[in-house]
Amino acid sequence: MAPNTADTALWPAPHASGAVDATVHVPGSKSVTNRALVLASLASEPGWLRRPLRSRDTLLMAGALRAMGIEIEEGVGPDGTGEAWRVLPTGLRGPATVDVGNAGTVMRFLPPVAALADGPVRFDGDPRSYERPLNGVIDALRQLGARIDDDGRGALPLTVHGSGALDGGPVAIDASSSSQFVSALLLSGPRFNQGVEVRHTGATLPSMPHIRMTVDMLRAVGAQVDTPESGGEPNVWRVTPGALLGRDLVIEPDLSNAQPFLAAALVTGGKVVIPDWPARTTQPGDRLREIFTEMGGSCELTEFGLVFTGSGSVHGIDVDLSEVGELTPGVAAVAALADSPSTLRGVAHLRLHETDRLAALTKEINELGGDVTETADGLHIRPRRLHGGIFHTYDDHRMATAGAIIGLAVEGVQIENVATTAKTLPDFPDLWTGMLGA
Ligand SMILES: O=C(O)C1=C[C@@H](OP(=O)(O)O)[C@@H](O)[C@H](O)C1
Ligand SMILES: C=C(OP(=O)(O)O)C(=O)O
Repeated sequence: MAPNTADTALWPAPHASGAVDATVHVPGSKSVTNRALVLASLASEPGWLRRPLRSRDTLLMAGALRAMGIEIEEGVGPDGTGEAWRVLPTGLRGPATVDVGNAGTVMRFLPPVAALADGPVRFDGDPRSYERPLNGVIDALRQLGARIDDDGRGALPLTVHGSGALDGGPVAIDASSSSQFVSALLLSGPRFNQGVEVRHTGATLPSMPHIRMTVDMLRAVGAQVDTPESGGEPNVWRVTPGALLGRDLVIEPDLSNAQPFLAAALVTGGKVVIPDWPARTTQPGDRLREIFTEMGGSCELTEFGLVFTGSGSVHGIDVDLSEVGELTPGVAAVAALADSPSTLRGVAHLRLHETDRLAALTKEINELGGDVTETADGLHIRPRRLHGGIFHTYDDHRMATAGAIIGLAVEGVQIENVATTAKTLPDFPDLWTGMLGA
């Protein structure tokens, strides 16, 4: 299946003529929207998602759930204001066909849901989806009693032969290549006959905030979850079987997608306000407050949202990004413009994201005159005077936004296929030019 965004069109990244000063309304979180869609589909009563993200990844998730028989109505919210989706859970059906695109959340979260359907569910996606690890989910579902046909590589394409129910119970997996393996099994766990006990056996586990997000959202719909943090064994999560409630959930803005706008304030010495920044959240993007402060900015959470101000100086950073890997491309872009070197660590698993992000960032920044080297688990970035040129994006939304950050400070940067930002932020070019024109 071809990616829907593979084009080579070039977008001249706007150069900032001065300090930005703007308020940017960032659309809803991909990770929260896709978890909310799955949980609402597994519930025993209808639910609402208010201010959901409408992007390629979330529309693929909604389309997949619809293919399995769930009704998702798009319209206004229960109080008549704002956009909302109403989810009407029904019996999960097969046969069905699911296009995962290149959405990690769709390819990992839905095979366990498909095991509960009453017929075969075929999963396929973009060429890159065939290369992204899925073995943790496939092996675990087999251990839990599911029948799956695949080509033996532990990846897409595959068919889950749903039989209407799954035994569930204890399972051991190595989730060092993606936290989404753990989240996937926990999300459907309440609907397995014996619930699920997931034991992670690998040496490392990335993206812990995303696992906490899964646990928090499960608890919010009435699931009982025991975690290492709630006094359980290290690396073991337990979900008790039980019915899930339909909720009326307001989706938070996507804080990882706030990154390029905060970066704009940092690299231009300007100010950007992000309304509705949550005071408490499991989103990894909340770590930007700390990371970009260390890199030279300052921020304050006010009644208007997060107010982030650049100082005019950008500093290098030595940081372990293992918990917040999806922030790496944006941090690397800022680091390439800093006044001192940076070391980004703990992100070896990014080689298996939308593209090999460590190789892509190294190549593209170096082709603009930079000095980046790959390490075993990250990047060394020594800032150099950069020049214009084409910034290739490899169908990776975060490569496109990273290139746009560099383009603010470097004249003549052209972003290949900026439309790839539609994976999680379809309005990016307009939001970006709006921010600069404000
Ligand atoms: O569960 C989620 O919503 C996500 C988990 C992380 O995946 P990995 O653990 O595979 O890095 C993150 O990078 C991805 O953008 C979203
Ligand atoms: C890694 C990412 O996405 P996915 O959900 O496809 O894993 C990302 O958005 O940075």
